[in-house]
Amino acid sequence: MIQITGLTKVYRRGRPPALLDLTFDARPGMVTALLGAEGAGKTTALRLMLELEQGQGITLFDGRTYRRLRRPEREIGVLLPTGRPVAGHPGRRARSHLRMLAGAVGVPARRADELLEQTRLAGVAGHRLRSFSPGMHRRLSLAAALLGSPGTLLLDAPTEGLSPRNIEWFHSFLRSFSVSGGTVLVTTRTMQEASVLADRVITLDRGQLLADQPVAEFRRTRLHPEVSVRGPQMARLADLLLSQGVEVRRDGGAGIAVSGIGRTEIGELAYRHGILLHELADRVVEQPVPHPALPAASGRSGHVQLRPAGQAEPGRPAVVGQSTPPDRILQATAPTAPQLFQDEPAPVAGRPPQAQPLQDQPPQAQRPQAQPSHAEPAAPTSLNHQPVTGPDHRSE
Ligand SMILES: Nc1ncnc2c1ncn2[C@@H]1O[C@H](COP(=O)(O)OP(=O)(O)OP(=O)(O)O)[C@@H](O)[C@H]1O
Repeated sequence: MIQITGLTKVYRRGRPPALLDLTFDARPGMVTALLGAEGAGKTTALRLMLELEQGQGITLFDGRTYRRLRRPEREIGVLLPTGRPVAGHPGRRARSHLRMLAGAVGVPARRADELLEQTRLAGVAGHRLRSFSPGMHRRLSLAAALLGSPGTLLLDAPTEGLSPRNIEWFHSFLRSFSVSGGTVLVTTRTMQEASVLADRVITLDRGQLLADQPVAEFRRTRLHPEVSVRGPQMARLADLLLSQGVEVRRDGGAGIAVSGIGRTEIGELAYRHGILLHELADRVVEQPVPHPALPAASGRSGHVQLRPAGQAEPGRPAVVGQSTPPDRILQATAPTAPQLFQDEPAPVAGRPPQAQPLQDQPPQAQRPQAQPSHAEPAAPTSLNHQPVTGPDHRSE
């Protein structure tokens, strides 16, 4: 059991705290997800728990602070970002890397071999780390965290950037670890991962606890961190994001809402492609519900969610309280970006573009008509708040 009380961290005086009074529990037999957008404070929370960072508040692991644990590596397995994709020295072979760490933890070398089996790395145990894929590195890091047979796992974004196959493997591993009585605390940026992986979801927004919910309740309310982006060239940006497998939905006339990627990455992508941004901001919203009329897709999953008519609130996504299982959310095939987004023409000097009223989504899914290139400044389509998921190009 991990009891987290009042964690607070201010990195720079005069700046808002990275974490403010965070309190929650992570219980044995459960996967607890700490969900938040980029910069929400997830890593800071983990670092404070492990006393790698000075701050306020207290974390107890089965009643003791980290510092008071007799053999922390035997009690808590940790996976924190190292800033490098490689799990160890690139020239070292996986088996000798893990056996060396086994020696440091004080467990026999055969424990390293067992873990290579368990993490499906036995077949590449003699390979050098430089030949490993990101998924293999991540599994090797997990094997290292498990060397001391800890009862608790603290994992920071363990699946980020991995292939669907590796993500699935991690999820099933963590679920069986918790089912056998282990405590798992895992951070994630995506609501989708939180809903399929966790039993309990702690949602953080700009350093503060927004919600602490059992997963069933989380699925009903579906608090969802996303980045709101506005500017005159959102179609181009949406295309770029979709081509990288990022989830994008239209959000008002000149805006898109982006999930599963941080502000910084979006800003850098826009900068690299010369795309002008007027706004780039984190926020947490409740997810619109999928439209019941949408057909199930054949082939790879997309992500289309339509807000029922009449639930619009101009300028922000609909707030819904309807429960929809996450597997339903992933059933429809998404239209492609050019169908959904069209950049505003450049403003004519001395004649600013007219603000257009927002329109509600009609109850039936309708494909938008392609607009001719000579069209007048685009009238808002009926596709406000329509999310799209593009193909997953992330490699293992
Ligand atoms: N060493 C540091 N010095 C100053 N500010 C920091 C430092 N580390 C983090 N921050 C700031 O604290 C806030 C929380 O950062 P943190 O890394 O904990 O967020 P996060 O939720 O883990 O984000 P991500 O999903 O990108 O990893 C951010 O505003 C970040 O810029």
